[in-house]
Amino acid sequence: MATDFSSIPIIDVSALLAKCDDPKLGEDPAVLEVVRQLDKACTEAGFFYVKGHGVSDALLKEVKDITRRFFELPYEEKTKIKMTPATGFRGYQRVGENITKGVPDMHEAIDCYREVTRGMYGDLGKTMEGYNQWPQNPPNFKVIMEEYISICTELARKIMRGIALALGGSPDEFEGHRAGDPFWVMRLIGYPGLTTTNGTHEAMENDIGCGAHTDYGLLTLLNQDEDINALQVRNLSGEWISAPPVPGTFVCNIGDMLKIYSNGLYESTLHRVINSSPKYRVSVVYFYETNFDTAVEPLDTTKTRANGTKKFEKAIYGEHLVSKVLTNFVDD
Ligand SMILES: N=C(N)NCCCC[C@H](N)C(=O)O
Ligand SMILES: O=C(O)CCC(=O)C(=O)O
Ligand SMILES: [Fe+2]
Repeated sequence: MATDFSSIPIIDVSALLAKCDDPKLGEDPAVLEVVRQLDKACTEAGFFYVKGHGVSDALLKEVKDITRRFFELPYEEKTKIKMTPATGFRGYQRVGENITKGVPDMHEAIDCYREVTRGMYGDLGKTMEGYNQWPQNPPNFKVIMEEYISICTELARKIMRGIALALGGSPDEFEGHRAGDPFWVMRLIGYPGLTTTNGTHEAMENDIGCGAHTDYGLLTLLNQDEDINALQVRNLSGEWISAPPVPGTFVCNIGDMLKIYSNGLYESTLHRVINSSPKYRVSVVYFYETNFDTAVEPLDTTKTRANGTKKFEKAIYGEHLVSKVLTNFVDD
């Protein structure tokens, strides 16, 4: 449950990562300190910055750089990897093609999802069947992004072990049938800056880069441009709190499935993007999800913390994702 937070904490996760697969993880004082900070941040804001994550600054920068170079290409080039239902909604979407609560978002993006082969999840997976569409240009795009995805998957798995402890469970709570075979989503996003006419700033059709929404899965790792303040997070009173760039960190936030697992102790907090700078903004967003076909319901430990009441009904992650994907795009 969110509170009236006014800033977003920074958590150094290095102690957690160092001991992550140690069976005595939950007894180490330095790890428990990280766990305490995770629990506080997840309870109060649903958002936190992560440092001490071990991902090199060079890689964080490179994925944003090649994303920016792709978006600089002419439209005809970008649309060669156009997102369509036939590719399981993977690929390029132009500015205004993604909609949030019915309003076009002022961003362009490449959407990527873990591969789903034909018949893999029966009818549940049909919408998402397909392979990622990687551009030929810039060269090495696929190789770099696939390396980044595997590093993010590993990092998110480890942070989730800390969050499992924070929820009073065993570190393995999100392994196995819950998220031992995690689905993932990656969005490479570009937000045009305000254009200048006669020395005055002028918005495009609207100025919302991405409308207020929650993320769908477990944990999001956001790698945002270093010099533009555009991401905003909503607190309990409805104020929008800035999540400014903090170089070398990820912004992490909780998704809808973790809200359910935590029985509402943790919130999937509303957030939005407004790029009111004149500069083009890039973000590379990795979403760590549950197993595609898993049924998500509050963990027993969290029911106890909520006096035995279960606040959410079962949800199938894949159904939740598909319902979002099918309503996220304008028809053209
Ligand atoms: N996979 C994730 N979480 N994507 C977040 C995109 C949020 C905007 C989308 N149009 C929406 O309304 O959800
Ligand atoms: O670009 C950002 O800072 C956030 C994007 C976001 O919230 C999303 O894609 O879910
Ligand atoms: Fe988001």
